[in-house]
Amino acid sequence: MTLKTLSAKSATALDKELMSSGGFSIDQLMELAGCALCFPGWYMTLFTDMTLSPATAADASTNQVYKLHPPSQGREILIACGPGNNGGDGLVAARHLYHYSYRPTIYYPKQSSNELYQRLATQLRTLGVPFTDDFPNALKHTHHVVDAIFGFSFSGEVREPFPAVIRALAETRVPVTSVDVPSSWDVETGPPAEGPGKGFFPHALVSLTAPKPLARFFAGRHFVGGRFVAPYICEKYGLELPEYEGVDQIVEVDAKTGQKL
Ligand SMILES: NC(=O)C1=CN([C@@H]2O[C@H](COP(=O)(O)OP(=O)(O)OC[C@H]3O[C@@H](n4cnc5c(N)ncnc54)[C@H](O)[C@@H]3O)[C@@H](O)[C@H]2O)[C@@H](O)CC1
Ligand SMILES: [K+]
Repeated sequence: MTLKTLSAKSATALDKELMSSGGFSIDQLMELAGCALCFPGWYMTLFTDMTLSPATAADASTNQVYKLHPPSQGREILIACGPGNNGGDGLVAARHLYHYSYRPTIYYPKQSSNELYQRLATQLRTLGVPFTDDFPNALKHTHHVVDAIFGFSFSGEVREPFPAVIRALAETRVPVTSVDVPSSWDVETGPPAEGPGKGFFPHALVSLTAPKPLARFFAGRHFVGGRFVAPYICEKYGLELPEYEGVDQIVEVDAKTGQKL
């Protein structure tokens, strides 16, 4: 059994289809992506290595996971946001994390003038969520990093100001959860052999809708999020999505086969 994946081209087409024949708006899709990032599996990702075995964590219900790992064990979450929709997912996740009693800090150096991102940033500012320009310093004071810099539309060499940020992510010992794609990885061929992303292997990956081809090179904890895709879309794009449990928005899968753990 091998991992079934969605190419960047198909992922773009699928998104367009969701927003045309599917009747979704981009705000809705981003909110669903941000929610998937904040679901219990993420808490498991965040804290399992400290106190829980994966089996125990997988058995725990939402509330149990939350109780086992209260924000008091590590509330500081640094969310690195890029200029596109991947960054938007990070902004949404930050808002939810704030309401779950975490203390998100946002690094968002290339803020888009697009009205959607402006609103997401305003929602965070009205909550008093801090924005920082000093990524290295913020990294020193965080318990976890959410990498929402680049998603499936990344290509070419990493441009400023992100090379230093990606290098810091490659070097840090703080756990990193990547949104959809480990930033700077090629969507098809995975980890870069050279450049700032060389040696960047995040702790966890949350693939949105379906894993991208790069997931074949990922050996960490892999989650799939996107419990909103209609059967006709799955059929059209040949998606074999794992079964979600209960009310979960994400499911942990085997990094090699894509089968539910
Ligand atoms: N159905 C889904 O799965 C959904 C996916 N969403 C997210 O949307 C992402 C794709 O979003 P986008 O298409 O906006 O693109 P991305 O967020 O992947 O990145 C595009 C941005 O990065 C910049 N960029 C690209 N290559 C670069 C480089 N080498 N150096 C510096 N900057 C570079 C581009 O100029 C552009 O501003 C997905 O990965 C996912 O995170 C959600 O927001 C919506 C729903
Ligand atoms: K990312």
